[in-house]
Amino acid sequence: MHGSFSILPLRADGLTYVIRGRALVDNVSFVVARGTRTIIMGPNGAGKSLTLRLCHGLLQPSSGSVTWNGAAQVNGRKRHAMVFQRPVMLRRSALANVVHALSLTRFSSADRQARASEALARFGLAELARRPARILSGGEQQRLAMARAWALDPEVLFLDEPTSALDPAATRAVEEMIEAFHADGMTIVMTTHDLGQARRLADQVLFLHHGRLLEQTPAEEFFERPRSEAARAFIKGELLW
Ligand SMILES: Nc1ncnc2c1ncn2[C@@H]1O[C@H](COP(=O)(O)OP(=O)(O)OP(=O)(O)O)[C@@H](O)[C@H]1O
Repeated sequence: MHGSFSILPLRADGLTYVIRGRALVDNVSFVVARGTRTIIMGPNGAGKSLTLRLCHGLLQPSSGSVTWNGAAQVNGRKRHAMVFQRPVMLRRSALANVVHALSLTRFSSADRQARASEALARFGLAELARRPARILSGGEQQRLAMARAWALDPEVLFLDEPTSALDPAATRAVEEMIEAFHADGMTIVMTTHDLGQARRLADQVLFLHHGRLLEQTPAEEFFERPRSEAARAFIKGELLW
């Protein structure tokens, strides 16, 4: 995919995000290694989404840093992409939405159409190509958003609650796409509320509570022997906030 040059590891060092005197993300440090799947978990309002946005560069930290293989910024085109809970689609066809996303990438204008078609075909969406993206079902739109992200050929994909608005069938389809991305060598960093999904997908878990990182733990160990009392309660479904 990207040859030997990598933007990984991703390293968050003392990452802090303060609004009106409140540290919503509080001195969070972790490492994401190449080719891994990291699931960020924690109760509502823990700071999961903010942490993803800080890593993706949508927000600037109040203090601390995000570095990519030792550098503050990724040079050249962005090598990380993000998929949100509710995808934003332009008022044009499914295919044109993917082509448009490719307009700021290394793909030449001649290649964009082919790359977009390849992305739809790869994930079983070819028959939706000509349909207006905004009239697709929620599940179809999210799969399209995932295919659009894949088309960008990112090394790292951030996913913010990508299945929380979906039914079980669409959730399964999105999980299969995540597995395919991972098999392609993509590094995944994702938030979810779904413990079953985290068990199915995670290599490591980052557990946040009140903006603080309480655990960075291999997934199996997190579910079998959580270190913190808060994580134990969370796994039992007893910690919602
Ligand atoms: N722009 C903002 N201004 C003020 N508070 C904010 C802002 N953005 C987020 N917050 C607050 O920061 C906290 C963490 O938000 P975040 O969206 O990261 O939580 P989360 O862990 O993703 O929660 P959930 O699981 O409910 O989506 C929440 O209490 C939220 O209300």
